[in-house]
Amino acid sequence: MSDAPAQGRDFRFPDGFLWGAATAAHQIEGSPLADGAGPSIWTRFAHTPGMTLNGDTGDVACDHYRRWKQDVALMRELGLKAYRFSVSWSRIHPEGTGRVNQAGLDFYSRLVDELLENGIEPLLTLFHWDLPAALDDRGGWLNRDCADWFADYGTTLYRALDGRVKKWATINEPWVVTDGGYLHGALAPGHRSRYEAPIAAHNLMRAHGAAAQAYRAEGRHEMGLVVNIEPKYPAGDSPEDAAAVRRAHAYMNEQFLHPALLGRYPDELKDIFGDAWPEWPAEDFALIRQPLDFVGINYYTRSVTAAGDSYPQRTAVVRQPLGTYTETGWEVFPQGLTDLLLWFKDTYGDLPVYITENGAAFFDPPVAEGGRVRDPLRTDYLRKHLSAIHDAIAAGVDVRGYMAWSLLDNLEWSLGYSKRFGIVHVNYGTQERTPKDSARWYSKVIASNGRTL
Ligand SMILES: OC[C@@H]1[C@@H](O)[C@H](O)[C@@H](O)c2[nH]c(CCc3ccccc3)c[n+]21
Repeated sequence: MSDAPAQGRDFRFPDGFLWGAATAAHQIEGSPLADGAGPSIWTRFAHTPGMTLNGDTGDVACDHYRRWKQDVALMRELGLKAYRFSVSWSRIHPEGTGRVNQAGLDFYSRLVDELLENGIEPLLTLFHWDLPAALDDRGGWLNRDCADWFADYGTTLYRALDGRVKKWATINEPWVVTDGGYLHGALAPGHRSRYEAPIAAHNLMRAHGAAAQAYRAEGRHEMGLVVNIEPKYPAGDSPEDAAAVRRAHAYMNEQFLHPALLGRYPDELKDIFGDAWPEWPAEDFALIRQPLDFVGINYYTRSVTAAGDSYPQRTAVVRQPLGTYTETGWEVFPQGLTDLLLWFKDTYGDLPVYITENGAAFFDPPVAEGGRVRDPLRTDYLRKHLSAIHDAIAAGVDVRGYMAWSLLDNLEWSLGYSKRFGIVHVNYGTQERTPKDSARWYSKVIASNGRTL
């Protein structure tokens, strides 16, 4: 059990385990239109009144676009072995396709070189939600041409960076993009359509396949997909709760991994979407199901699930009276990560896994005299989830690395700057970075390859 006391247990992780931290372009870079970059849907969305908390935008964020060198120095100081980041598509192709903006390419090329010079391995995500606005104007993920747009964008980056970047991922969390951006509208591009969501989801996976296929023509290293998945546990022992768990599990956990790894959708989706579920062209599944070198799993919480009125999966998440919850309302449940990793191995086989995101937003105290930020809840959260991963590895799951979310406090999408996930505190007024106690603790864990957990 991952909550068990650590006394006497050897928490050593496998040799070469990749210890790092993660960010995403729109959440940390700022300067969204600098040096020839085009706007993304998030620049457009955040500047639309009412779309984000307090009207917060990514215009400045953590100013990483200008402070990237000091941030790499900070990663080095913390002893990170790897850094997961995303590229802003519209810095590379301001119109989404065609013309390449060399200044945008140069920014990421310099970042990658700086990482390598500091002994930090880059893990590059092609798409972390910030679609070029020019492509959204042409239908975005609803336009089947998106597969070609995305493959062309990937090819631009493969040719420029492959070899220096050896671990690539196509898409971060297609589930959030479609459920948030096309169904419920809380995220860019803010659509609310039960008919658009499955189309966007399917096209995202076609684009994933096209970009992965293009990588095999250009690249010589590793390509993966990053998904957010969470275990669904029945609230009670009724048949209705069991059916609700099956729907919730299919809708979040299988909707994208099944087509990517098995070449088919889970049967429940037709029931879940009803008349909004199209008949898909059979040839699409050959495109979607491309050989992958790893899957990135973003884990935060579990859902105790009952039948309910959520759309489209008709479930409800049942709050646990004795549970511990983060500032984003997510239950802290490390055992769920062990259970999830065992399910992944059992369902999809021995494909290598990276935990590409895991972390929590807690209400952190201000920076104290002497530059300390006491965040014991975050350290406890990270420790217990690393222990849960260690349990899964001991049970035979091939987990290759862990990227804490996030390196820096940053822009939490529609929630603006109200939630702090960083192991490093950011003063948004001064842009001063202050490693929190959790970062100091994590440095020791990395240096001991987990032994000091
Ligand atoms: O919410 C914390 C992080 C985001 O800052 C990352 O950009 C994103 O990759 C990410 N995914 C998840 C889990 C899925 C989720 C995202 C947003 C809202 C609800 C669930 C949590 N997070």
